[in-house]
Amino acid sequence: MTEGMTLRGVGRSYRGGAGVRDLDLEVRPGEVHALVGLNGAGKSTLMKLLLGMLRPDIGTVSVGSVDIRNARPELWARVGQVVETPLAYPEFTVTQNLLAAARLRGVASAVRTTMVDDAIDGFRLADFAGNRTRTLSSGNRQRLGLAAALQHHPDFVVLDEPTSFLDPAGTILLREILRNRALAGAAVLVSSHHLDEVARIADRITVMNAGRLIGGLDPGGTELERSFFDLVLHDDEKRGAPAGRFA
Ligand SMILES: Nc1ncnc2c1ncn2[C@@H]1O[C@H](COP(=O)(O)OP(=O)(O)OP(=O)(O)O)[C@@H](O)[C@H]1O
Repeated sequence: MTEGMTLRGVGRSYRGGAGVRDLDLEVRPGEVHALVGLNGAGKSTLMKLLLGMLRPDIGTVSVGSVDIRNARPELWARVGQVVETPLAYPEFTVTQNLLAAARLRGVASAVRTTMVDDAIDGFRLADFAGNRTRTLSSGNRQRLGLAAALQHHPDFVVLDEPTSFLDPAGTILLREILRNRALAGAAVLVSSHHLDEVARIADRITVMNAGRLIGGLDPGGTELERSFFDLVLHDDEKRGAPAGRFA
């Protein structure tokens, strides 16, 4: 079993003042961990810090017990991520994009084709395999991005809003794929706005508000939405934030 992904005392400010601070988070191997928060809470920023796409002003980020400042390409090859627009060349077909992603991740050429065929099958992309990516619907483009991120069976998975364009069938499919990844020992972090969906997939739920982690929710609990807003409102009151932003 490999180590998970960790943030310790991490902070990062953007010019203009927004950002994240005091982030302590552990995504353990074998768990699907969900990050929930309102728009602008800092979820994408946290994920970018975890992936080395942003440098922290303070604190330490580790993936698989390696401080990411010392991470080598072999470690990043064990990561699967979709944060912001998935990497996909618009003029490449679905198959060509998946082959390119596999190559970038250092997958051996002998197994690349089989792996891509499995991903096309697994993400139900067979009907579009020969189509240029620019002609795909938003949902199928998202499936392609997820397939490219997950086809090499990464040990560390970070997905920002992975179901935003998926239809119900795609959402169920992704849920099964992520559960299987976690069962195989991967550490999985996903962000979402959909509490009911998160409850069905996550082992742990962490709530983010105004750039900080403010508590957890029980995925098996009833009244998830109410517990979420209670946490956020309580935090807003503590911070003296202006009232009425949910009106
Ligand atoms: N490049 C940037 N420059 C300046 N401010 C930024 C930048 N990126 C994000 N921010 C600000 O940082 C805060 C956190 O943004 P972030 O995108 O991490 O939130 P989020 O929780 O992912 O939001 P959403 O759910 O809307 O995607 C916001 O106030 C946002 O405006």
